[in-house]
Amino acid sequence: MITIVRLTKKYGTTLAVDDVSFTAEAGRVTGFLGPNGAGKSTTLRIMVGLTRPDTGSATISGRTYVDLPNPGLEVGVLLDASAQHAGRTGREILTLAQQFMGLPRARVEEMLETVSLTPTEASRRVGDYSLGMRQRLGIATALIGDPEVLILDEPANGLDPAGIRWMRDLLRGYADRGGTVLLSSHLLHEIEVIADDIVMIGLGRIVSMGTKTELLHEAGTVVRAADLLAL
Ligand SMILES: Nc1ncnc2c1ncn2[C@@H]1O[C@H](COP(=O)(O)OP(=O)(O)OP(=O)(O)O)[C@@H](O)[C@H]1O
Repeated sequence: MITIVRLTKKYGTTLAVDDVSFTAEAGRVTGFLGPNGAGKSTTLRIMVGLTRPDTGSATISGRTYVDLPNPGLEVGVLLDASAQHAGRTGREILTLAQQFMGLPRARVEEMLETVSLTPTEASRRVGDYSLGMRQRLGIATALIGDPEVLILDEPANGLDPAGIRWMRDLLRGYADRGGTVLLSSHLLHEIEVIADDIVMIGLGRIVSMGTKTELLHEAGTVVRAADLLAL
């Protein structure tokens, strides 16, 4: 479970995150939806200790990310698939994660299989990967420690339609087995098809949130909020 309480972050005069509170529950996919510049990435970066909030707190299963002794075993994170080391091969990147987390070596090949990267692809430098292949590798790195929580920023970016379906099934299965999934996107359709709960953000503020069913039944709340956010 992820708990965000009254989070605020200002950059100069820009209020990137403005008094944001919500939870992402275990066993559910929570969609974090908002247009470019809404404050999604800043909120996710605060959750994983990369950005310090001005006020408020973000905890994962009751603890802040920096207090987790072996974070990869508790939370899988994919923020920017293109930020992976371009000079290393996919297998090397996964092997580093496996060693860092103290996992069995077999996890590397298991993960490559899970994300359908072939042995030949796994031996190529990440700099030569397509964006879709980087996303698959990023998802493999996020999943390798078998964490209970997944935080993913626009993971469908660069995936082809078959890849998008694959990812939806993967995240659905993960949540159905009790995992917490927080999925950020600026695409209403992407979130609508997979999320159980939706948190909508615009200009740093929560615009609407609830279960997908509730929001859809509330006389088109999602549609109205989406109009408001120009999604
Ligand atoms: N390091 C930074 N320095 C200054 N301003 C920043 C910084 N990071 C984010 N911002 C600003 O904060 C606001 C929120 O940005 P953020 O990246 O969190 O939005 P987002 O919803 O993730 O957008 P996108 O969908 O484009 O990734 C924007 O106005 C952005 O310009």
